[in-house]
Amino acid sequence: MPLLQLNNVSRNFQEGIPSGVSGINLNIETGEIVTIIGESGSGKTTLLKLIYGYLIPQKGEVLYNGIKIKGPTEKLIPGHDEMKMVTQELTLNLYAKVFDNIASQLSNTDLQAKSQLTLQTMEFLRIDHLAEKKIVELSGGEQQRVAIAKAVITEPKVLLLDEPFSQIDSVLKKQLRDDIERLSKFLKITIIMVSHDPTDGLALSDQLLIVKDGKILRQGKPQDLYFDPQFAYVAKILGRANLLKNLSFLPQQNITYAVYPHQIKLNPYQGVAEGAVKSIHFSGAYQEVELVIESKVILVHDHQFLNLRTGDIVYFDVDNFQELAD
Ligand SMILES: Nc1ncnc2c1ncn2[C@@H]1O[C@H](COP(=O)(O)OP(=O)(O)OP(=O)(O)O)[C@@H](O)[C@H]1O
Repeated sequence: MPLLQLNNVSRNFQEGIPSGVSGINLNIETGEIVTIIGESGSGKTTLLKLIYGYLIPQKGEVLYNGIKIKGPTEKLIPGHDEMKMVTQELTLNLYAKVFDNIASQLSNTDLQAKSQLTLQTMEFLRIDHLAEKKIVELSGGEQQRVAIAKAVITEPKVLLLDEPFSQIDSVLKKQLRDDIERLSKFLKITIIMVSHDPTDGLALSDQLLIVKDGKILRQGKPQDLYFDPQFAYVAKILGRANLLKNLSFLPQQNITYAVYPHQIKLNPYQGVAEGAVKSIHFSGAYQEVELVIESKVILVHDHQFLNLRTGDIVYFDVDNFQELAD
């Protein structure tokens, strides 16, 4: 039996106007890392809240280990006892020390054990050096990890993270990704998170859910969805894909293809077709080149750093065309 099961779950906020989520069917296994990706307002947070028991479905049911999850009115403290949710509004005591924020989750029956577990948890999340600092003195990324430490010290089975990467820079992002992987691997915590940035989900997840207008449009392994997006929305959200139709170099006309920017290879001398360089922007590992091809602007990631100028004509080849359903 899956750890979590959502059977035809719907939750609408305004009668007659689509909002929230509808018709969600989903299974999550113990220890999985699941990332929910979608545009703003697509229903990601609503889905997390339904899993946690902060919201109750109007239709369908959410089961944890086969047992229906209680809604907020059925419990003294809303939220499932074996889950913890870290929201974007981190509920930390800003003027208390890191150690005390985390330790506050444990009872005072055994003070030595409380202190030891707090230390262990801080070490696990690599924030033990911050123990004596107040929360106000920390960066956004450090605060995020304190909030996660505070959530996991009580050993939840499921950790729900709403946009854990939103406030942090790329170095801290890498650390947080590692932490999330270690929580899943060593503590066997099932992790369900919401992310705007697909790279986090692609890198970390066993299962990706792509939500649109309150429905799951695609779900599956990151590689499967990336290389077979099926829908323009999925291709766009996972890799800023070019959506191409009715261009002379495409395999067939009247079909929309998704081509990711790194799948177009520029060549000064030969290729399947040519385009005019509209813009060039340095982007670290590659340069982003906009090419005008038969009046359509296409984004290319040029890893060869060709010496291009605006207005140049350049040839290109395409590695792969993914045919889309819409
Ligand atoms: N309590 C509420 N009352 C009324 N409408 C709501 C409520 N909560 C969510 N909604 C609506 O439901 C839809 C989905 O909201 P939700 O917060 O789940 O989206 P999201 O994908 O998490 O968005 P974001 O990425 O902007 O946080 C939105 O249209 C939102 O306005």
